[in-house]
Amino acid sequence: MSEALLQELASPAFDEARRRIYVALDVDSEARALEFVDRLSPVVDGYKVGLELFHRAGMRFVESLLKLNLRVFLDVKLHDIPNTVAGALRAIAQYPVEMVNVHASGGPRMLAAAREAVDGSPYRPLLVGVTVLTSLNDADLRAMGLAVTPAAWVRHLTEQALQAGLDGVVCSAQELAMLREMVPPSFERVVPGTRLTDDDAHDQARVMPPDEAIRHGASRLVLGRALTQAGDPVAVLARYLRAVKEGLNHE
Ligand SMILES: O=c1ccn([C@@H]2O[C@H](COP(=O)(O)O)[C@@H](O)[C@H]2O)c(=O)[nH]1
Repeated sequence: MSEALLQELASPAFDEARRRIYVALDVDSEARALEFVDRLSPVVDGYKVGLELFHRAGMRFVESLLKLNLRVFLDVKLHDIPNTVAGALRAIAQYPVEMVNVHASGGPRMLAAAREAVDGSPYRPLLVGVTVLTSLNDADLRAMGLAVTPAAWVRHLTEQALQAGLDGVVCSAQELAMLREMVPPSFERVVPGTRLTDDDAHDQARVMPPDEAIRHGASRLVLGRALTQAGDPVAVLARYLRAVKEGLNHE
């Protein structure tokens, strides 16, 4: 990895592009996650702790990222009855994580309870609702008994998230143009499943390149396996950051 490349990516020219990114630490051990953070943290300070790492290393690991002054998106996708979700969020919001999420399909009362729990906590992380998982396509929704397209379901769940006062949603880039008409500019639009054109989509169904996602209104992107499975993650990160920067020029 070249020192010049690191310096370029850490320069002010990339400040906004870096701020728009969370790196998903989907790895199978705390040691691997820390090793990865160590490699990328000269450039990126936003990390997503998802279900795999959270179930291995828990809040102790989240605390270790916070102690390094890193921004944490705790992607635990809470989906339960209102009382249980509220209790979990009160526990999470004892820590200064930047963002946490619930499933927007948990229903209006669950979303309202989530909002109230976060508002009454010492730290008030951004609370976002997962709409339709980016791995799902039309056929999946039909198989789940939902006679709607992913875009229509994203619209409906976003309306519920707005009504409950959530700070944003998680959606695919394919719904961003529609959301722009519906939500205020400050409403977070968090987008996983972006891929550069020659990258493997893995199990993601609704994908788009990062520059286009930013152009269509993504406020944050989540980058996972493109980096965690790369031989040279800094080189891949450079390609993604350049694409994000390009997208920002046409936002
Ligand atoms: O709809 C969703 C919600 C969350 N995710 C999470 O984002 C990353 C994406 O990882 P990639 O390896 O870049 O595909 C992963 O942690 C998911 O749990 C999502 O993909 N889609």
